[in-house]
Amino acid sequence: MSRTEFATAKRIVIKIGSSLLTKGGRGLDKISIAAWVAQMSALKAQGIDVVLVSSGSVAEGMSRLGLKTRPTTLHELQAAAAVGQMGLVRVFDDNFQQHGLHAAQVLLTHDDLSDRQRYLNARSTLLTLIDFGVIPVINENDTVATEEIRFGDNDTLAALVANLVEADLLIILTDQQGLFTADPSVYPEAELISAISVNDARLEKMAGGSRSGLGRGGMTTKVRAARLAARSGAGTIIAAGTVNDVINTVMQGHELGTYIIPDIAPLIARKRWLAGQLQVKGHVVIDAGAVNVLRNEGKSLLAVGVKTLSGTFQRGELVSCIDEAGIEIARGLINYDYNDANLIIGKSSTLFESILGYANDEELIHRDNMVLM
Ligand SMILES: Nc1ncnc2c1ncn2[C@@H]1O[C@H](COP(=O)(O)OP(=O)(O)O)[C@@H](O)[C@H]1O
Ligand SMILES: N[C@@H](CCC(=O)OP(=O)(O)O)C(=O)O
Repeated sequence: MSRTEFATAKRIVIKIGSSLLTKGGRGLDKISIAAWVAQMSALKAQGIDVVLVSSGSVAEGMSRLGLKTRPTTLHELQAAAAVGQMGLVRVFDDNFQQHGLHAAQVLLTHDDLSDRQRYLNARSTLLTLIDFGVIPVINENDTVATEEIRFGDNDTLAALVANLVEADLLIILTDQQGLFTADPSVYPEAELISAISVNDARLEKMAGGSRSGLGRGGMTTKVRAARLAARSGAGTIIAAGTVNDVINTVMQGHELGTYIIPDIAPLIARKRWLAGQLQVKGHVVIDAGAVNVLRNEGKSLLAVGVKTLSGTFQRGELVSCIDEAGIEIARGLINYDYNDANLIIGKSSTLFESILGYANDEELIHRDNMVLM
């Protein structure tokens, strides 16, 4: 989709960052929020489905509790998030109601999306809300999310939501004009990138972390989000939420912010779910022959092509397949737990039964459960 085709989008995901929503931590920016909601409501009126991913629960909670710096302990963060989320929900509900629309609060943890059944449930609920004409307002469930089950940042969450609802476009509103050649708050001479391919290797080098003390990932997670979103064909716009009429301006195809072009082949739904898995439980180092058949012949990974293993994984968990230079080739759900896999690597599947006393599957990772990176 080129910028001029954005106007034909059927469904979009909009993500708004903490610093923007809370005037740099000074409390909810009700004037800007009213303006963004008015623009989203106008899109709805044109028949475009809108899903909102809103950050800001911790930042708003800090402001309400009078905390000057972001808490460092998990329980303080969780408590601040619980307080702040009340403010977010209220302001969005009030504003959408003024446009005759209903909003719905959806709080997710990564755990909800890593289990295939719960993923499909979350998807059905979101699609039902959209069918009802409701605007889902999504955030991470910070009050219960611990390190193991969290997305960690809402850019990633927004991209996975874009995958889930098969959005045409992900718009990330932040406190910068877009992606610059380097962090402009450190390098004032950095230049704004207007458009760039999601495949461009310069992306990682240009994107840095967050410095505001309010946001989580900076541009690093926005670039990663663009990669994830591209897997379901969605392009990503990163733009300044402070620009007047920003959402409409983007949707009308004007040159604003950075457009990260999704020029990769989209994955089928199940593989997209796999690609969105964030918690890798182990690594398998594969030999050159295995790299070749995985990459070029569309085959499954056999134990015979594996040199070493690391991690602590159970059968069915996600492992990363890396080559001998450490480059990630694929990810997939492994058919044997760590102890058993360790006994069969380098061996032909005809020997599994005599080594293990049973043989589950011929493949260590079946092609259907694998995604190339
Ligand atoms: N190459 C870059 N271009 C623009 N901003 C960058 C870049 N690298 C790092 N950043 C930082 O990313 C920040 C935006 O990310 P973040 O603070 O996480 O915001 P949000 O709360 O909107 O997610 C900017 O304020 C900036 O300091
Ligand atoms: N779930 C957290 C958001 C964390 C986060 O990613 O923030 P941001 O980088 O501002 O999008 C919150 O609501 O505070």
